[in-house]
Amino acid sequence: QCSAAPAQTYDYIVIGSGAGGIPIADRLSEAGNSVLLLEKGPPSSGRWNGTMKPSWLQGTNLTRFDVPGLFNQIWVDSGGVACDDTGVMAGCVLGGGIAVNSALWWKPPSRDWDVNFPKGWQSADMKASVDKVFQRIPGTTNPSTDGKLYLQQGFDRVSKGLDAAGFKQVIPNDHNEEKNLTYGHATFFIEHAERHGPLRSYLETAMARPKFTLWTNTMVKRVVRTGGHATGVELECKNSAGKSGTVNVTPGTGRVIVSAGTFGSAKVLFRSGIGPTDLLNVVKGSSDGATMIAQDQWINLPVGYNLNDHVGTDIQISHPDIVFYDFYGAWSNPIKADTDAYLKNRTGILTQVAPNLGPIIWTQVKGSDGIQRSIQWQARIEGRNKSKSHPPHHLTKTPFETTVLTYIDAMTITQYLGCGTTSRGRLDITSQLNTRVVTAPYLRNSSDKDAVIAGLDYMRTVLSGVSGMSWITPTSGQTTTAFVNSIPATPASRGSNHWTGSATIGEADGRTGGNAVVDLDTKVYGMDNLFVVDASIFPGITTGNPSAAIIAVAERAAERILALKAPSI
Ligand SMILES: Cc1cc2nc3c(=O)[nH]c(=O)nc-3n(C[C@H](O)[C@H](O)[C@H](O)COP(=O)(O)OP(=O)(O)OC[C@H]3O[C@@H](n4cnc5c(N)ncnc54)[C@H](O)[C@@H]3O)c2cc1C
Repeated sequence: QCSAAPAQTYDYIVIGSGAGGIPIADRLSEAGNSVLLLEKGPPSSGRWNGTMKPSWLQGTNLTRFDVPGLFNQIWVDSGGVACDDTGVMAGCVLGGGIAVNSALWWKPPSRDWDVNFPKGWQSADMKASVDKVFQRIPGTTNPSTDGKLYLQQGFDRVSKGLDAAGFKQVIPNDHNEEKNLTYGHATFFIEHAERHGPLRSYLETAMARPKFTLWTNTMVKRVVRTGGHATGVELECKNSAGKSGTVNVTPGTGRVIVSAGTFGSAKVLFRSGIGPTDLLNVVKGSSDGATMIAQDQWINLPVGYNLNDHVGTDIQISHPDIVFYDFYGAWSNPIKADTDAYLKNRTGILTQVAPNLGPIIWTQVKGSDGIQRSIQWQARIEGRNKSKSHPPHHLTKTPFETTVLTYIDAMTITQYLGCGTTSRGRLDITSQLNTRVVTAPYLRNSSDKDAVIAGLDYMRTVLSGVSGMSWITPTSGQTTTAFVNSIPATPASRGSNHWTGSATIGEADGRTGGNAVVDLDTKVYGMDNLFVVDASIFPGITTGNPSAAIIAVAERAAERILALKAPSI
């Protein structure tokens, strides 16, 4: 049932419960503040009263979000889970992306900070924050409680080729600086064979404190502000639950933290009259117009610019030894021995993240502009047997699936071009108040494109050394350049779901021509108590999947925000 927000005020209101939101809410609460965490989506993990599950999980406290072998379900049935207002895949449930993602978990190498971030956020500044994250969420390469890894034939065959080419196998998070010519097992934030991460660490400590409050199914429409001072947020209840009305921060000293994700935070800012004038005019012309903050109060900042994502390029190989496991079938028609092993002992293939990720490989390529670029290669076994009853239309949301359907012995390896890229895009907002990619950030200059091609050329040589393998794509007669050119530079074809950058952190105040939306304390320029803490503040992309880095940023931001004096009133 939807209900009106009570009149109580909070020292901090945090908007969004994703990788950024949960950790910062916990740290602010740990410091003794009253904290309200607002999430527009429903509960996800069974731990927090989530209910979405296949029949074989009925009667347990587990949901689809908890069991690693079901993580693929996001690509089959994303209704009520994926955001419906972003135009790209993102999780809109309790936990955001860290409830729906593949739980890949990487300690960032120093260059992720040093190449991308401003002063105060370099690797030396971030070390303590990264350490805190990995103390609370160590991650594992062996999710099954019996310590075994299942169906590793793909990993084994490919790693032989890598060894022959001189690559070194490492335990990735013990050797996080070694990101060139290395490989290892996929590392996940899984514990006791269940999704762990912020939902099982930061959120648990926060929820145990009396002054911490969580409202799910509660969306923030806008930040209510008087000039540069936020007084509260306006709410809309969702899914016939949650709260509506306005909730205020503690008068004078209270603060609002926007952690709604790269698309969600931009939207909250636009609707609060913060952003480029062209987009604020779109909001003004929308259903928001009549109640939007007056134009003379608008703050002109480059929200939505500097959009980034890993550039994804898929290659596919096949090998007679590779074993495909039907993780999609695990939802509706599971193998009883596998569900039994999972439910009784937390062992077996369903403890592994679908569709059996690994090896993960790292290389580096210097672009023609002299900038070193990091590449992460992510292998998965998602070949489909056409004789099984899972029609391809189930997969329409997956960008890379279509060509692999007939191969059950296929391994798809995605090349992620990351840290060091210089192409950037832009997101905007429509008159229906949906955010969307208006300029895709992929391969917008020759240095990024050349790096993708050079990286692929090299990997083609390396993998051709794997005995018994055959190429599916690129075909052996195709040049790498022709192959790369054949894949559109669009989110549908290149997207990696690792969006960053719409509210960039930096010293160059965006109100006066700079590129930054928030200052070095993550405070929005022109505001005295409004902050952004999530993937949107990243100036550039990480080497690997970004969630650990986002949580480290939340740790650092908490430290800086707590050290700031309240504005004088
Ligand atoms: C399918 C998929 C797979 C991925 N795989 C991996 C992986 O394996 N490893 C990895 O490290 N990263 C992965 N990622 C990326 C990672 O999950 C994201 O980068 C990360 O979650 C982003 O964190 P965030 O805090 O910026 O935003 P999010 O985690 O997206 O959180 C934002 C939250 O804010 C809520 N929200 C939005 N607007 C409002 C509003 N107005 N009011 C209230 N609440 C609001 C949303 O519902 C959401 O819960 C994946 C992402 C996806 C989508």
